[in-house]
Amino acid sequence: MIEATLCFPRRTRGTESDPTEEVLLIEKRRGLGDGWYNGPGGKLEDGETPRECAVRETREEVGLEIDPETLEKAGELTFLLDGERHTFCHVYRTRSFSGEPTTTEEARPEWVPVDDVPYDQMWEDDQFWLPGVLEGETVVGEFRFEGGQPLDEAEFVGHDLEWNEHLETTDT
Ligand SMILES: CNc1ncnc2c1ncn2[C@@H]1O[C@H](COP(=O)(O)OP(=O)(O)OP(=O)(O)O)[C@@H](O)[C@H]1O
Repeated sequence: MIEATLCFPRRTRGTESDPTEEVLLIEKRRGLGDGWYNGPGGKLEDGETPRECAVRETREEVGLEIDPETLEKAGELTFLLDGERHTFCHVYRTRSFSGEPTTTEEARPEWVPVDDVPYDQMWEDDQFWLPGVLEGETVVGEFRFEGGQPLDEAEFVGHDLEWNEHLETTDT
């Protein structure tokens, strides 16, 4: 089973009387989910904690520097492919980062209003869990895909969600 992370940097733009909440998404330019929008993220390397992975992937994919301590755990997602655990994904959010998002070989970053997230250009499961995560909730979810590898060509067939369960925060 693959262990992976997703990280959603957040900021507030606009004026005090008319603020706009934004999230940094990436348009993935290669690999799994190529051409779709997602948060920065990727697979854990040997010896790495999920938190360290989220920081590294965000740096590698869009050039933003995040202090691991500021990452807030927002979700744990299990993706099943043909009944077997394919990927376990740790989801984080943060409002604390430095640098400007930059396009890399892997990803093109884009600040998007949270009310305008392009769910029709994302993994099909995202529409079920990401809105709640962007509203500050925590989610534990299981998502079932069928049809064999690769995962991004399989069919999304069902899901179960639990909101605001306690998530372990010590290391992950
Ligand atoms: C099934 N439904 C899904 N819904 C939302 N997000 C999903 C997902 N399935 C995988 N993800 C995320 O997609 C990224 C893969 O990225 P990543 O490991 O970089 O894959 P890729 O094949 O490009 O690998 P390398 O770049 O070679 O490491 C990684 O963040 C992972 O959490």
